[in-house]
Amino acid sequence: MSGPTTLQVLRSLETGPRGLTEEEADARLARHGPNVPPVPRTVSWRRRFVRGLRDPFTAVLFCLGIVSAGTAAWGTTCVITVLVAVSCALRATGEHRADRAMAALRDLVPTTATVVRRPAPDEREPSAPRERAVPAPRELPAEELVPGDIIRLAPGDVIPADGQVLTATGLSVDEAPLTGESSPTTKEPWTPTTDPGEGTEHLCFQGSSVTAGGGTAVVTATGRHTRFASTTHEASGVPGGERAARARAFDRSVHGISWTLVRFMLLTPPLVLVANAALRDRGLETLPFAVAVAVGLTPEMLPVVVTMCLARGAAHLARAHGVIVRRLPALHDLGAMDVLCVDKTGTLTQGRPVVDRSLDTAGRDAPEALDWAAVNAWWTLRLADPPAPDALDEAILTTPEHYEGYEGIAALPFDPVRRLATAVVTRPGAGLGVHTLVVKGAVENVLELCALPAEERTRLQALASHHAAKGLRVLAVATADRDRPARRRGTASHPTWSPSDIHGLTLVGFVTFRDAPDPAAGPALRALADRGVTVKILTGDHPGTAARVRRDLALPPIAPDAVRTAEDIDAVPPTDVAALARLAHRTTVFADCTPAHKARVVAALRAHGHTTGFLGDGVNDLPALHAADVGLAPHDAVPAAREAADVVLPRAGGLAAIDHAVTAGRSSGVNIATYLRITLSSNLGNVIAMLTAALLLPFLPMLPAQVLVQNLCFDAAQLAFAHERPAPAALSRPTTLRPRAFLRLVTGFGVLNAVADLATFAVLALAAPGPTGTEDESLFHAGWFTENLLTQSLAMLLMRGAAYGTTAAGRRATPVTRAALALATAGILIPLSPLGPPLGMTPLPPTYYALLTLVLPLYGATVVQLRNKASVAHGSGGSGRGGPQ
Ligand SMILES: Nc1ncnc2c1ncn2[C@@H]1O[C@H](COP(=O)(O)OP(=O)(O)OP(=O)(O)O)[C@@H](O)[C@H]1O
Ligand SMILES: [Mg+2]
Repeated sequence: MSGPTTLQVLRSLETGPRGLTEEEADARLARHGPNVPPVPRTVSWRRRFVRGLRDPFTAVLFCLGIVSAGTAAWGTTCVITVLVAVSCALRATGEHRADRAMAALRDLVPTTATVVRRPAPDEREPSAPRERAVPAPRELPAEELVPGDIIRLAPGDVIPADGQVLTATGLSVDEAPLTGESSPTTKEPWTPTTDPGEGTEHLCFQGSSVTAGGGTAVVTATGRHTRFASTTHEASGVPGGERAARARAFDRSVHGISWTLVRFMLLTPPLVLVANAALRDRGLETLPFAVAVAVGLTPEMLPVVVTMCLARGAAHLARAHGVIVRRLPALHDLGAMDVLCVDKTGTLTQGRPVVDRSLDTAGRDAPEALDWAAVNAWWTLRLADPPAPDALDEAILTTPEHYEGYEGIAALPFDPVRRLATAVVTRPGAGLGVHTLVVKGAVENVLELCALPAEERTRLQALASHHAAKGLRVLAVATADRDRPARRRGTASHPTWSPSDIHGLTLVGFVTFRDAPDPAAGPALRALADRGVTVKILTGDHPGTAARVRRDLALPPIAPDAVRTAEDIDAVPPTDVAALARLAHRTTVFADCTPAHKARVVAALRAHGHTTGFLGDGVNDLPALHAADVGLAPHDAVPAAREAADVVLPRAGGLAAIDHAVTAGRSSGVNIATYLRITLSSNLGNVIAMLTAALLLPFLPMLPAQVLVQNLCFDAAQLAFAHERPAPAALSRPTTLRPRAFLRLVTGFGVLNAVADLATFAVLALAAPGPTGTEDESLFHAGWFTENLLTQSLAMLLMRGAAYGTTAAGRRATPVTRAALALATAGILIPLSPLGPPLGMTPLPPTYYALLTLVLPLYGATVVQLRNKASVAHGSGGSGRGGPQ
């Protein structure tokens, strides 16, 4: 079956090879709308609100509400309904604000496209022929693209709309955001023999990125009609939603804890019912109480606190340091990051190479290698469509006399997987029909394609290593004369050359380049190491160059076997992730890496339990950026890398900004962890105390409505943790939240909290049998309510510990101190206020408060003791109190 010709395809889109006129493009823009995906910026409040119900805690609350309604416990039902509504509303507001902030941040990283259009015919000369309007490529905001536009694709570009490939030179595309497939796909131009229904190799899709080569395409769909928009819309309503759905460090910790809690909550009501039935002979009438106790366990505000902490951190980073966080959970992961992998050029070095020397195969200075390298660079650039500037090529092309007189036939542009670039030229003086292949690239890869005896190859490798060890980048240059190939592929008007033709070359020599280390990189990396982040280098360059750059940056010396090459990675079977993780653990530099090697190392480190970041600036870094917990890109990275990254560093002081970003991440992490620790242990303590009291007393220690109101007050106060600023000492280690260890710690604290609660109450009961005596339920309830809120506010202040410094005199009140004060006030005033009687409480006598002032300091002292013991037992020092290890 055969399809339409290219021209027919273009006609069907009412365009031509010379593109649309500006006039026509404007008309189409008005018709089709801007080329933006259906961003859920317009999610309605109602949808947001309902989405809040999908949160596990709110969902459980909701179910408990239904159970209460089913048993006609209307008081409990009302309070639960209020709770659900409040948490949904808070969540919707928090999300709305966070989304708005994130959208504003994303807009700071604009995407543009290179489009070929003809200017509108001159209005003063309407009779001027349309052909006079010469098509010209220009950069355009991607939003303004319309179907029918002709776009150019260069390495590092993010494809801005769906299209059909018209021309392609070695075009390969990373479609991971659409298909999840990490290895690049080759794209071929549309030909009349292409079956229209077959495959996708002549189609390109919005959201994918060009990893090598170039080409042109005609836009077939924009905006919400692209495949990317429809898949992500279905998946989650969020562009790139499939990335968010992948389990990253954030999901492993915060979500892990949430789900464990949900299980506990579901277990609680039946347990309470059974215990009360067995020991107290109570029946189903305890159900509302059992439900309230389960609700009491819930950290309902968890999603709100998490979103608020992260959104505030991200906003602060953007404002104060120009760091753009493009995905909120990435900020949490930055705080938890303990390994950062970086590539070399443009991150550790300035990325402005200059030619150092041109050497022959004996290592003597000789111009030929540079001359051939220049011929290669000139023609790969000239024949590329569109020309893609490359730092090494630009360094080579400073003196035109090197490459004049040659005629370019074909080019296979630089490909980061094969790590070489090939130009096919005719040489002045060569016989008719002789083509010369000119290859330059990474030493290992070029030598592999040269016909060489083994010992000669070893000698040449040693020669290259000698120069690399000086910190120079080394390119090998080789050539071969070939007969012009027959027109094997039928339709092409030029003879074609493919990678399989490149072999049996003759080595000409080497070109070396100097690329100065970035002076800011050394201090930045040392600072990261001091703060518990191990830095590893994953580079496509020579091992010697990478090792030397480390030394030039004055990074701590490493053992020789801490420098490995891609060969060592290949030696580990792909299925043995543990072995690769062990290797990666011991290794500081991996050299000679292809994009896939980088991604494998990152994935193995993650599988080994490290929260792993990757910082890279090129198309060859895309798979690793996708594989990492948090991908980082410098400001001047190629657009595709910026698009794949979760965090974009500022133009000035890029690497130093990582430190700020890590600090912001850890601050959020410490706040989230402290919130969770205090809430969970306090809630658990209360629940245990209440259950025990329920079994000891002839009546329930608290009415369901009282439990819920108390819970609501406590949760509201806890929101202050989103605004708190931890002490610098708490930020000196990664803030990893390990669910199991964390839950163990919380259980310990909870039990001790319960004991302290019961003991406090026992003292009160013994000292003043009146108000706490069992004869007056409403007095008892008021006493328990006030005592609970006062001890909770004390716990808030005391359990946050050293993570927030000491509350020395003269220190300004922090949000948490203010919130704790408000909570204590509520605890004292609610039973006295008009709210008291409807909630089943009566005012307490003054002696009760006098006793409280004696007992509360005792409670406080116990909490401090326990806290100090816990932080010693967990060996977590200053930081661990903020982020449990
Ligand atoms: N334009 C080019 N032409 C030929 N070979 C090149 C070109 N650019 C890079 N190379 C070779 O390919 C190797 C890998 O380069 P690439 O840019 O893919 O690696 P990288 O991992 O980004 O390296 P780095 O860590 O230095 O940034 C380089 O070391 C060099 O030998
Ligand atoms: Mg690079």
